[in-house]
Amino acid sequence: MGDMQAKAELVWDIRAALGEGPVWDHRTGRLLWVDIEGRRVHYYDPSEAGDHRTIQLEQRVGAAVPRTAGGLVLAMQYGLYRLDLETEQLTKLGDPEEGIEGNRFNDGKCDEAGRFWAGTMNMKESEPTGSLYCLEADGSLRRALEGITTSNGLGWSPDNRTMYYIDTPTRRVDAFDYDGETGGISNRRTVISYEGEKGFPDGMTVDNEGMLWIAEWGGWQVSRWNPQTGERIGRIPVPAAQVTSCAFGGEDYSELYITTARSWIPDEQLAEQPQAGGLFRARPGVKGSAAGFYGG
Ligand SMILES: O=C(O)[C@H](O)[C@@H](O)[C@H](O)[C@H](O)CO
Ligand SMILES: [Zn+2]
Repeated sequence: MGDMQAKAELVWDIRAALGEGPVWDHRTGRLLWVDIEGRRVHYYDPSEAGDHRTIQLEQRVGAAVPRTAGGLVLAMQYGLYRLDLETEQLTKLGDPEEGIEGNRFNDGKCDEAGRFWAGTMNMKESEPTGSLYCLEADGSLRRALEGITTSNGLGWSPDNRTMYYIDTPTRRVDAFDYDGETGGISNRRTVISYEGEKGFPDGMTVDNEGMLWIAEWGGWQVSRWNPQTGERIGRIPVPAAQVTSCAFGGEDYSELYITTARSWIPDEQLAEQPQAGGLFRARPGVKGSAAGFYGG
């Protein structure tokens, strides 16, 4: 990173209620992301054509990931679904939390091997009734962690041997040893603490140098951290308080796309952040790499 501070510019003034889950789809050259409370899946087209697309759904959608075989997999309020992008038809894959009132799926991401990791949260964010699940490429689903309040950011080190994870109210980023063969996680430890920070850690991505980019809910920024030392080493200010997630995209993965939320901001405070809920983009001076797609 040079001395010049990267700036987040608004690329889509869409005023999402709760923008989240950006993932670069290199097959279409578009950014896939969701509006959880707006119950929408969005495709942002950065080309001159600006051929964006929005799919309206009937339930909250916490995360959307492309499938290698085409279409998407969605982690929604009432379970995991496949979405056919031509017909916009949903096919239910399962709901590990059938009968658990008040929970919904939140952030999710695929690993290199095509597993889809997605977690749940208590919509009041008051009880640790959530879990982190792993949907294997063969369609089997397992619970990997329980006792989670707000399952959020996920990421893997460039060597795929460490998985990073955020349960937002803990104000920590934890790491696990990651077994890429089996998807097994072990040896949980805390690598970053947000104690004393203004924002709460939300979504996250990992750059090619192994540093973490963390979106800060209530923090007006995305910040870059070294998970080896636990230190913050950079930041990109965002003109919206509730910064929810970020992902590298663009042809060479040199752009950082940033999602934000507009909900829960009192009207009189919206004047200070008229772009809240927008999709932003910055050039942080470091690159990321291709996201995993669901392999099943
Ligand atoms: O963006 C998300 O992942 C959640 O859905 C949000 O609700 C916030 O993270 C949460 O409110 C912060 O505590
Ligand atoms: Zn989130």
